[in-house]
Amino acid sequence: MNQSMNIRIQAPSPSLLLPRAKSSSHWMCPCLRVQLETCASSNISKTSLVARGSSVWCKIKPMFNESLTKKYASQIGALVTSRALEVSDTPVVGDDKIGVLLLNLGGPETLEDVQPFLFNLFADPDIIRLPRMFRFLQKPLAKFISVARAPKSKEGYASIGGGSPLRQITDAQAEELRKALTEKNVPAKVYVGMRYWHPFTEEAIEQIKRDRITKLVVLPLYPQFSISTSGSSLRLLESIFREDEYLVNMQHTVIPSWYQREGYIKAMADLIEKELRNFDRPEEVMIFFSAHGVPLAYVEEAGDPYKAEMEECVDLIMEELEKRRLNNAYTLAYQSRVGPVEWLKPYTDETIIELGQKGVKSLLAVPISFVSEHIETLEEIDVEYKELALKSGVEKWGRVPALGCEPTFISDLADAVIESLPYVGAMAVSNLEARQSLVPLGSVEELLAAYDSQRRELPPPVTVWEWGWTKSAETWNGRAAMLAVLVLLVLEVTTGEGFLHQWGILPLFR
Ligand SMILES: C=CC1=C(C)c2cc3[nH]c(cc4nc(cc5[nH]c(cc1n2)c(C)c5CCC(=O)O)C(CCC(=O)O)=C4C)c(C)c3C=C
Ligand SMILES: [Fe+2]
Repeated sequence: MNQSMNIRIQAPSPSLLLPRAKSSSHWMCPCLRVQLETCASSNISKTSLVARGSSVWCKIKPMFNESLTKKYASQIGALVTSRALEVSDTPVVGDDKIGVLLLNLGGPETLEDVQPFLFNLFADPDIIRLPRMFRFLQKPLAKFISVARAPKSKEGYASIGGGSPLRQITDAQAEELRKALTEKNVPAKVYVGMRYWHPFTEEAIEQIKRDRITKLVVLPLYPQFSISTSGSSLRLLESIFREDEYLVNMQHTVIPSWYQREGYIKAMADLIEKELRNFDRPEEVMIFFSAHGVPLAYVEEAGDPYKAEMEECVDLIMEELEKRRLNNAYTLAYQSRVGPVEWLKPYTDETIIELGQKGVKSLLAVPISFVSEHIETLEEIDVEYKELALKSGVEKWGRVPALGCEPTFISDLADAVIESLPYVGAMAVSNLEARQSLVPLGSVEELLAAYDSQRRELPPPVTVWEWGWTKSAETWNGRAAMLAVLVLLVLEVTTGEGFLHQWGILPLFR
């Protein structure tokens, strides 16, 4: 055991906290950055800086002088509170039963699964947030949208073999991660918990309880954090934890995102480097990072760090490629928007057209927000965007495969888990205590408090009708009318009869 010390530095203002700094693995306060980086050269581990609300936590090596930190902090008007903490250098195994819970989206395995899968997705308030007074309509609305969207989605899934490959790939990643952990002398059970399809998070949690796991590392399989993905899964987990005595007392930690990890960046750079070699003139290829989009309001109104993390991730990959003397031009765009609200820009389709018009002849698409092949790589990128690029004047098109079970990547995930283990032991034993305790990586609850704590109402990414859900429609009359239309629509969808069916207007979406 090593007597390390965690200190908490209170930033002068919460607004001074930015999403992750380039060199650290956690959020940090820009005003502290210079000072902490100075300290980091010898005393503070950069990878153990973490911000909560207006605080920055840092783990300090034993020889570090706490009063010096206080001095640095006072120079910039920050407050330091400190508390000693036992942090083990070696992973906690011993009598403990270690579990790793991989969180992912889930996908329909057959065409029959498509509509109920879409229902689960749209019933999630982190995907569609209705105004408070309409929350009771979440499920009928989800039913309506899922039924309306299902035929188009089914076509997509049919074209990639009749279902999503996500479960198979995630299971394989879990197994490889388990092996990698065993090879690194950390025997652990690895579980898969999907948000919208089997195996559901609830099923994974039941298994975790049956296996009497005592320490759990929660690892969302999304490199970058978004309220709509990792955030949604963590919120579900929080509600499950809160209601269960066993889980409340089980120590856990969360690795909220890991896009900046060296192993992940290197694995991505390896794949890009390899794929570039398939072009006749690799140096002329433009590297086209295509990330799954989110509605702009998530970033601008709810503080989703997704865009900032994505941009930083792309910078890090490009820096790694430059180190390998690959100085290709590159761009980042966002794909897969649903409905007419504004999503993160630039949009992938519009960017492809523009690049074609500008005379770009070779494009290498790099899916960046997800680590498995799925409908949006296999259908949207490989078929739709390729066709669009060729039509727009691009002559050579390539696509980097998703990471899947790449050994460098899996080994890095195993390292991330191992590095987080000492902090699981440092967690408090109940949610109440956890709130006051040191949480170097983050408990589910603390992480949810860091982002989107108010869970503000957001414009739904899908519209039910053209004129609805706008600010101007937020009048009692408008709401009443919208409600009436909605009831009609719900009746129409649930019974399969009504004016929209008679006029052949359904399905409505995309
Ligand atoms: C980082 C990745 C993802 C973000 C962010 C995300 C946000 C988001 N997605 C929708 C709506 C849909 N997503 C669908 C499928 C889907 N989404 C992701 C990833 C992210 N989504 C993946 C990997 C998949 C595919 C799963 C699979 O089956 O292989 C779908 C269903 C497919 C379709 O009908 O097109 C919808 C709908 C919203 C609204 C949203 C943010 C608010
Ligand atoms: Fe999605």
